[in-house]
Amino acid sequence: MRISVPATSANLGPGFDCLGIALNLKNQVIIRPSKFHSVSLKGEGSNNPALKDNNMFISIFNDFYYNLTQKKRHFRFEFFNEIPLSRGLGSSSAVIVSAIASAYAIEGIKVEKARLLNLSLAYESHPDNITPAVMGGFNVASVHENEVKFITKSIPKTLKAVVVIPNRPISTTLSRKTLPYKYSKEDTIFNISHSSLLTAAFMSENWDMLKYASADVVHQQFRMKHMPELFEVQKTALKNGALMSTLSGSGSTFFSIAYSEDSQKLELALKEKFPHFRVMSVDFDNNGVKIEI
Ligand SMILES: Nc1ncnc2c1ncn2[C@@H]1O[C@H](COP(=O)(O)OP(=O)(O)OP(=O)(O)O)[C@@H](O)[C@H]1O
Ligand SMILES: N[C@@H](CCO)C(=O)O
Repeated sequence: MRISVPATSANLGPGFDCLGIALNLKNQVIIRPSKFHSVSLKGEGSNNPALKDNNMFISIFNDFYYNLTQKKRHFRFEFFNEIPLSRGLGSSSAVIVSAIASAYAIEGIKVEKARLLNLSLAYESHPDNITPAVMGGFNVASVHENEVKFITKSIPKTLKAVVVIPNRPISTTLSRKTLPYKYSKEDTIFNISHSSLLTAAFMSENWDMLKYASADVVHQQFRMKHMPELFEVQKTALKNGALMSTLSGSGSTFFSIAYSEDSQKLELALKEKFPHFRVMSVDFDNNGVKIEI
């Protein structure tokens, strides 16, 4: 059985913990029953010993598999990872979603995407990465009475993402601790109105509105001040054709959207100015998690 799951960029500026989008940058895993437990890793994280000895995918998979079957079996796991770890591209959500989906799929049990999403919520309490990881596309997601309520919109081929990935990892848990405990009424209104405008811009494909609607005052400035070069990344992106440019999730990646015909120019400008960072143009993903038996 093979399963693939996309990277995701959460928040999109003002939509803290509720907006997210899927990227065509994927983790894949092939799982086969085997006489012994074994793991092979290629790509991102392959030189990280923790991913061989204490892998979050395997522990979530084993828990779900045991709960479903009451059996303990051995498997061979072959991981091919494209999503960088702890860079704000939803690596943990990708692991959670694909581990749960695999435990069901390997037993031939069908699980609806909405159910998979709600099972994933137990491992990541904010739904802005797990929803696009499951569904693909742009997503607005809220937790209402312990259930994720969401709306998905496909992204057309006329748009591309350009990501700038610094070599410094940022843990989401630690990064959330740097945020203020309380916000003023003005800042709260600013973010609610911008997040609503941004959602409407995606839904109506009013791409020229993204630049204004993607402004945020609740999290980016507090996180970016620990890596001030990111302010320069944002300025350079907006000067070179980005329709919007925001911190991806909790960072450290910076995420921009451009018309496809402008994305190469944007990628080159960012590569030239930030040669020490990884810069890539990536298509959007409109499928979400995919399983092949
Ligand atoms: N391919 C992987 N295999 C196993 N565990 C992984 C993998 N990718 C990420 N993880 C786990 O997820 C942790 C990173 O989660 P974290 O929430 O800090 O970052 P992120 O999900 O990449 O960022 P964000 O939520 O801001 O998009 C890693 O420390 C590791 O424990
Ligand atoms: N909304 C989350 C995304 C990262 O998982 C945050 O900004 O902390």
